[in-house]
Amino acid sequence: MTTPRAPAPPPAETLSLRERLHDLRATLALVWAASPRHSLVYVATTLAASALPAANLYISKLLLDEVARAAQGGVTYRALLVLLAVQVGLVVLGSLLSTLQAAAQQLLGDSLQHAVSRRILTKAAALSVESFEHAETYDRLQQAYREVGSRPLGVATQLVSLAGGLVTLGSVGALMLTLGPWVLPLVMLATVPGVIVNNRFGVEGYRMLRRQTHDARVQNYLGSLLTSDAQVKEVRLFGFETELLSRWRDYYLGFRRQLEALVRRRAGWGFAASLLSALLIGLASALILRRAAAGQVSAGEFSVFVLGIAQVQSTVSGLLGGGSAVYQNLLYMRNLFAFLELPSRDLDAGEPWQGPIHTIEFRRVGFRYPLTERDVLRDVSFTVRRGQALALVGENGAGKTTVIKLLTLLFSPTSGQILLNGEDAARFSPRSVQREMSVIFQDFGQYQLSARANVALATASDPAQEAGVARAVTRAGADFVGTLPDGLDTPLGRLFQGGRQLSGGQWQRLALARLYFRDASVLVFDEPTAALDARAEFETIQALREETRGRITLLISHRFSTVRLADLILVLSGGEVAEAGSHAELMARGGRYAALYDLQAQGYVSEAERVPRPDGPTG
Ligand SMILES: Nc1ncnc2c1ncn2[C@@H]1O[C@H](COP(=O)(O)OP(=O)(O)OP(=O)(O)O)[C@@H](O)[C@H]1O
Repeated sequence: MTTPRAPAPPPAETLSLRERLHDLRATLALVWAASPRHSLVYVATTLAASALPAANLYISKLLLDEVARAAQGGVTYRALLVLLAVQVGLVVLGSLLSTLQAAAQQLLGDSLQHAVSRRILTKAAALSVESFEHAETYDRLQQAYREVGSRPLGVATQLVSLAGGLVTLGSVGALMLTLGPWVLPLVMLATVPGVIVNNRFGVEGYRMLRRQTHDARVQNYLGSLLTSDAQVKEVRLFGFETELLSRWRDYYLGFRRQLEALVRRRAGWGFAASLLSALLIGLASALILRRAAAGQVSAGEFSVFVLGIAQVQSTVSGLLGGGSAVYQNLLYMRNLFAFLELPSRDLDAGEPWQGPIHTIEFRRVGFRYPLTERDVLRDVSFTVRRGQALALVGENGAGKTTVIKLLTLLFSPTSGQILLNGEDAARFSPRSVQREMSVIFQDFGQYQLSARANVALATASDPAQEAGVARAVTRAGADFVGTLPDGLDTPLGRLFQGGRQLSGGQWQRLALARLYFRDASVLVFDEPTAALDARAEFETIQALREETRGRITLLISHRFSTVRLADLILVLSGGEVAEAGSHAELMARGGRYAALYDLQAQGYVSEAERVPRPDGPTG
């Protein structure tokens, strides 16, 4: 099993202030664009609700002082009721605002999640096939997806809360200042240690998760091997479960150890911070009690102190914590932006290719996969013309599929040139060239969608394509779709309810139908008959012969019975062309091809010899 290898993602925490501000602006723009209306409602309700604590405190103070005065007989019941009514009104207003705020936040969060997921998927769709060769792309994709849910909304709501916190602190602080100049600063100071501890461990938690990204992906992969229908047979038969589970658990235990160390340190520092904060509050209380003992503080004013402490503490820690939460969320947002900033490949860039392809020429083409050290193709040259079939043969890993990836412009050659109708393919937009090519890859797609979608893909819902789909299905010998409960509309695969699973050969026939469906001038078959039975292979080869007229056909096969039909056969060995010619030429030459052909033919002969003849003894 290969486990994905990835360079560590760049440490986002080293970004400059300017870059942070850029990310902050970009995040807010993301939120605003997701739903301007809900953003506005959220901001307005949060700011309005932030002024309520001070108003409440002030009314409570008035009430208490009035009650104290009532004891001396100077206040009417009616006057007290008016104050009570104002207080009740404030409570009602508070709950109305918080209801509106919560609703706006929920809807905004939903719109945002949709908008960000869409951007991630749009980006993934625009990445080159080459990007998917890098494990780093997957790391970024996973990090980006993980942040979709909460981070952008987190940044926006925390920023608005910060503004609200300033409103609350300003108004409550003004009330508390009437108790003397030192009370407010002491109470504010008491919140600082806790916030510092939270901050520091928040950033450490982020770094820990970031370090774990790659291993978490490996762990996910190991888990997916236990839960995927594609692997279950092999996993069971080779008794791989225990090993998979134990490796999966080892990763978990590693993460757990890191988490425990972090939690222990955080708890220790957190406790120390709360002791310090209790000391400072105690000092502020002692000071105000001294004034109370001297008869300089009214009952109402004392209530402002007692209730104000909690308010100021939660507001200041909200402000400091909110600042650091914005900072941390921005770190996570960088992961999202880093993914969105990966270079896209514009498949439409370049001149549009028009008309059929008549000739393909590889001129001394060399290729090396990204991030690897070895050329997998060297000096590969050949020409194939309309009406001809070219077969690529060679041992596993010789470079046959790589030739196809270059020909179909999924990758660009590292050296040399590919010429189409004599013109450099690099000049043309890949998408326009790809329209002239129809390919069935060895690892062709098995789409867990309807049979029709498996054939027509993007145009499956276009009724005008009906006849084309039916023709392609017949041509590929995939008529078994007629026996499925809903015909072409039957969902395939095991993943979803009502899906019908097909055999390997049936899937391959559908993939062939997909190839025929596109009316292309170049047909590429990478192992087109690997999963087909003998009759199906025969029929496919017949169809292939018909299809090749007026087109260029490229064929990769390990079956020489198929290969021998090609006009030109290219024998690849270690990324180089070892031999080239027609079947007859190569056989006459008596080289590598002839040897391989004889080897396979011998296999058939000896097998035939082992099969009991019909007129032989029947036992
Ligand atoms: N994405 C990739 N990144 C790095 N190396 C790759 C990648 N794909 C293939 N290779 C390497 O390139 C070489 C050629 O692979 P290719 O798939 O073209 O061989 P092939 O001739 O089609 O083999 P097979 O008959 O097994 O299908 C192999 O050594 C393989 O390890």
